Amino acid sequence: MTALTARWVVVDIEGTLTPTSQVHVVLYDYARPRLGPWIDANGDDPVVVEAVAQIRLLGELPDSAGTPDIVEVLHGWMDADQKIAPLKTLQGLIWQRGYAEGDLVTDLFPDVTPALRAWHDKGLDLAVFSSGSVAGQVAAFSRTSDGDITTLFSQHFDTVNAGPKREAPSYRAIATALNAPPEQIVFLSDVPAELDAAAEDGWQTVGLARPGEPFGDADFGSHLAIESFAQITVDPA
Ligand SMILES: CSCCC(=O)C(=O)COP(=O)(O)O
Ligand SMILES: [Mg+2]
Repeated sequence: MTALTARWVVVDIEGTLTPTSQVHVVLYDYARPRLGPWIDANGDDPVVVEAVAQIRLLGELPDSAGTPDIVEVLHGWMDADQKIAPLKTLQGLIWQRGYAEGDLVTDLFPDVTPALRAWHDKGLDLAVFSSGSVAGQVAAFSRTSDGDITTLFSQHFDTVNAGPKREAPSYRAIATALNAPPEQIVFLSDVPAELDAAAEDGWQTVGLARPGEPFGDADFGSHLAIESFAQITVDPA
């Protein structure tokens, strides 16, 4: 057991709170057939208009490209697990509807909710930093294997309001938004490159080496590495 002290605990989602398959299989399979119909049905939503414009630009599509061409680009990004902002925006909207309609439930690792509740009850503040859009994050926590856990989190960050997860300036932006010195923030993630970026900004870091997950055997270098949230305690600074 390793004891840490901090003011904020910031958590990644995929591979940290949920099995990777929850995102790559359950959520991606739900979004895939719904992207085209969503774009066509919500063509007057400014968020969708902006996302489609970004996809045209990043996918180098000609002006004549229609929804099937846009969907082909989106499916290509999903197949390569490229977490590109306009894709994450559209996925988030689709998942928001899916959770609201009772189609989706987020499968959390069993050690997650007890630890988050314990830290929250001790007075620590909790936040999320994920490639999934803020709208998708909030929806995902509204229906989980442990019920609605949205009230545990007081802040949400994604690649739009913070920046790319593998770049130190994103962590600087989050620390500024949290009004906290970086050494008072603990970041938990399964991806060593994300931990490197957070540590570069002075954050405390904890790697999730969960058995059977893609980064279960990864080299976490100088970062503390654990298999379960039950292996650390975090107390208010
Ligand atoms: C509804 S949240 C889904 C999370 C997601 O879309 C994703 O890509 C996970 O990325 P993370 O940065 O949490 O590893
Ligand atoms: Mg992750």
